[in-house]
Amino acid sequence: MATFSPWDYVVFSLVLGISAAIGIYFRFTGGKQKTTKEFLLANQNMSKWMVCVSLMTSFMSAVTILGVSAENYQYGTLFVIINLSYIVTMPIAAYIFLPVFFKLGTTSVYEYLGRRFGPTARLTASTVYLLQMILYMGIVLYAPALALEAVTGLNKVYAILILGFVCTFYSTIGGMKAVVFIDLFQSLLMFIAVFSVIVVAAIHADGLGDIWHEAERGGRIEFLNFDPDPTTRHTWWALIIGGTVTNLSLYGVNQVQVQRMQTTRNIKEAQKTLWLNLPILSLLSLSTSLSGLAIYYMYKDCDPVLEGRITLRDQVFPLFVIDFMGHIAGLAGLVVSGIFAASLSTISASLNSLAAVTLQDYVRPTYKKIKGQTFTEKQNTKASKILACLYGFLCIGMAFLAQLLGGILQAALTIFGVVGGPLLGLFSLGMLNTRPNQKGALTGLAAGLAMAFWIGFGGPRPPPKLLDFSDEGCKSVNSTFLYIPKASDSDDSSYFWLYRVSYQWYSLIGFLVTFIVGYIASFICELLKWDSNARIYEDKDKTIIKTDLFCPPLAKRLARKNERLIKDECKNGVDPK
Ligand SMILES: O=C(O)CCCC[C@@H]1SC[C@@H]2NC(=O)N[C@@H]21
Repeated sequence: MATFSPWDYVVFSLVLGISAAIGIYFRFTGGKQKTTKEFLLANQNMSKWMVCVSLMTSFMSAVTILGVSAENYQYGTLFVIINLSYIVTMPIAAYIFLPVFFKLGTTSVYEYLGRRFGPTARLTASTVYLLQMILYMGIVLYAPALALEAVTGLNKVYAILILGFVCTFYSTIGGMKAVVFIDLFQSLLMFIAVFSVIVVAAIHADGLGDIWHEAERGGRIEFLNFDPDPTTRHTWWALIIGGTVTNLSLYGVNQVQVQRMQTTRNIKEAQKTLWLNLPILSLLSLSTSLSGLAIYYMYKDCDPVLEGRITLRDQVFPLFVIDFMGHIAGLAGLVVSGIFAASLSTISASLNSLAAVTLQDYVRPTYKKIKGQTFTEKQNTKASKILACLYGFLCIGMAFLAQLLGGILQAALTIFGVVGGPLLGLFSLGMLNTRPNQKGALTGLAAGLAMAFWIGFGGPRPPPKLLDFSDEGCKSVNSTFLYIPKASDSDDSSYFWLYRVSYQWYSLIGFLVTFIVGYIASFICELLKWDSNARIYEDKDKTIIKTDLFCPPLAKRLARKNERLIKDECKNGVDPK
C-alpha cells in the first residue's frame, strides 16, 4: 500500500507550523492577549467576513470531511437535504436568540439563564454544555487520527497527541484573534482537500457526468424521501425538522457560536455573519458530498473495507488520497492537512469557549465567594489561558474514548441532538415565555435530557442499512468475515420501537420534552407557590417586566404592556417607580 512520501510530511508539518506561528504572532502583537476582552472576544472588532468563515469552521470538522463523504459513499446523497434546514435556522438564530445575548452583553450565554431563572439553572446548563463539548471534541480529535492511520499507518495515539498539542498551544497563547485568523487559513485547506478529491476522480472518470452516472447505477442518488415513518433513518422531515432544531442549538444558543458573533462590532454585523456563513457552509457540505460520490466511482468495483485495506468506511477519503494522489509530491500531505485543519479549527474554537464558560460561571463566582473580591484583569486572562490549556488535555483524553463509538458523523450528530435539543428547550423556555420559573425549567431540562439519552443510548438498535458494495474488481480479498447489513435483509421489528427512531429526531424530542414539561412544571410550581418568575420583573410589586430577557417580538409586546401600566399608574396618581 502506498504511503506518505517525505514531501507529504514536509507539507503536513508546514501546515501545523503555520497554525502555531499565527498563534505566536497574536501572542506578541496587538494587546498581547493581556485582557479577557481580547483573549475571549478579540476586542470585538473582527470583520464580518472573517467571522462568517470562522462560524462555518466551528462545527465543520474532520467529522464532516470524513463522515459526510463516507455517508454519501455508503448510503447515498439524501443527507444533503439537511443543508436546507439552515434556511430555517439562520433567521430564527439571528432575529430571535442572538439579539437577547447582544443586549445583555454577557460573555457566557449561561449568564442569561442566571438572570432569567437563577444561579442553579445557569450552573446546571453550563455543566451539561461542558459535557457535550468535551464529548464532541473527543470525536473531532479522533477523526483526523483515523485519517492519518489510513494513509501512513501511524498509530492513532501519535496523531491524537500531535494534533492535540498543536491546537492547545496556539489556542492558549493566541486567544480568539489567532483562532479566527487560523480558521481562515484552515478553511481554505478544507476546500482544497475536498475539491482535489473531486478533480482527481473527475480526471480518472472523464468528467463529473460519469461519476454521477455510476453513482446512479450504484443506487447512490436519492433526493426525495418523504416517508412519514420516524424510524426511517433519513427523510425530508427528519433532516429538515430535526436538522433545524440541532442547528438552532448550535447557531442560536451555543457558546462557541455566540461568542464568535460577539467578536463583531454590533448585532447587525453579527446577523450578517450568520447569513454570509450560509453559502460557504453549504458549498463545503455539498462538495464534500460530491467527493463521496467521486470516491465511490473509484472504488465501485473494489470496496476497500471488503478488500480488508481499511477497517472503517470513515477512512475511505484519506485512503483515496493516498491511492490516487500519492504519486504527486506533497499533494497527499496537503489534503490530509486539510482534514487536520478542519479539526484544529473546531477544537480551538471549543477550547476558547469552554474557557470562557468555566471562567464566568465557575471560577470567578467561586473566587468571589471564597476571597470576597473579584478577579483582576490579569488574573482573568491568566485563568482563561490555563483553562484553555487544561481543556486541551482533557480533549486529548476523550479522543481515546471516541474510538469506542461507531460512525463519526452519526456519533457527533447524536451528541448534538441529545444534549443540544434540551438546552435549546431551556433557552426557549426563558426567551419565548414569561411564565417559566427556575424549578419548572430545570424539571423540563431533566426530563428532556433523560428522554433524549434514553432514546439515544438506552439500548441496542438495529445497524443502519448500507447500499451494495462490490469486491469483484479486487485483486485479493483479505477481509475476515464482515457483517454488512443490507436494505433488504434483517427484521428490525425485534428492536424496541423507540430505539429504532432515527437519530435525526433526538434533538426535536429533547427540545419538545424540555419545553412542554418545563412549561407545565412551572405552572404547577407557581400554583403551589414553590417558585415564581419574580426575576423577570424590575420591581417588587411585579408590574414592570425586564423586556431585555425576551426575544424581540415578545419584548416589544411586553414593552407596550409596561407603557400601558405606567400610563395607568400615572393617571391614578401612583408614582410609577
Ligand atoms: O463536522 C463536525 O464536526 C460535526 C458534524 C456536523 C454535520 C453537519 S450536518 C449539516 C452540516 N453539513 C455538513 O456537511 N456538516 C454539517
